Amino acid sequence: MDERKPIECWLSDMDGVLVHEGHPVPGADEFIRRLRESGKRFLVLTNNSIYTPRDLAVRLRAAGLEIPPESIWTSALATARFLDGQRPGGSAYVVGEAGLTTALHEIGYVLTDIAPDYVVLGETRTYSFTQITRAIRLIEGGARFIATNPDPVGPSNEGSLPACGAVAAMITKATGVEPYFVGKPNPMMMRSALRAIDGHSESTAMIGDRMDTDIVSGMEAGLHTILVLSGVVSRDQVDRYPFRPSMVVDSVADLIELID
Ligand SMILES: O=C(CO)COP(=O)(O)O
Ligand SMILES: [Mg+2]
Repeated sequence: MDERKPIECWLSDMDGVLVHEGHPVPGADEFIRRLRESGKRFLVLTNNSIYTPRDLAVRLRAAGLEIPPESIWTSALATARFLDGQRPGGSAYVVGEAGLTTALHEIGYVLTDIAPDYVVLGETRTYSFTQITRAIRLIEGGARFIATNPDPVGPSNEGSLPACGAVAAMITKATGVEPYFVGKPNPMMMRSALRAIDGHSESTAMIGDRMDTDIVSGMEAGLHTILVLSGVVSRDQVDRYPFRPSMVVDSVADLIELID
């Protein structure tokens, strides 16, 4: 860790850092327990837009991680906040799960396939050809294309899972229209996270498993950045990137003694 101020606030990615599709990363439970005992402010900052924070908190508790819903910020919430600012009371055709549809309903959006202002693509594990076809036709008809996150794959114990970025690429190939991604590494996601924990860049750490979302967005926000090798990036891949994290560790278990 470089010699800047000690870490007062922690931002942690979820998939690949704390869990793999609901299975806990070894040591993640102890890390979260010590973080909560320390009283330091922290936030789980996930590009996973499948679940609401409340549902995610229950899933994380089942994996042995006690994280309250108010300590979880998802790309679905960031997308809803963005659209609420851009076009209050708008309408969207959504390809995604409850995490995204709930967030959009909560800002008063109408979810429809009749001349929506936006097509919003999120994470799901049940992509439907019919829904993707409808999305393509609505974008061809003029609907604006928004996607919650650019991740091409997500980690799981069985291997890679196609993610929002991969499906967005298919829709882009079919329509020639690129989506606007709201999740990491969009600076809006990091800014809203720092605001939520009243964090300052020189004393906040961002822990992640992806160089192209977690680490780059933390680095560009001036944070300490810690890459864990328990997710999608392996040690020999790190040097291929034109930027480096502040630290590289095997997993979040190696960070426990840094908390206090
Ligand atoms: O869900 C994701 C891609 O499928 C990524 O989630 P994280 O941002 O928590 O790693
Ligand atoms: Mg991750």
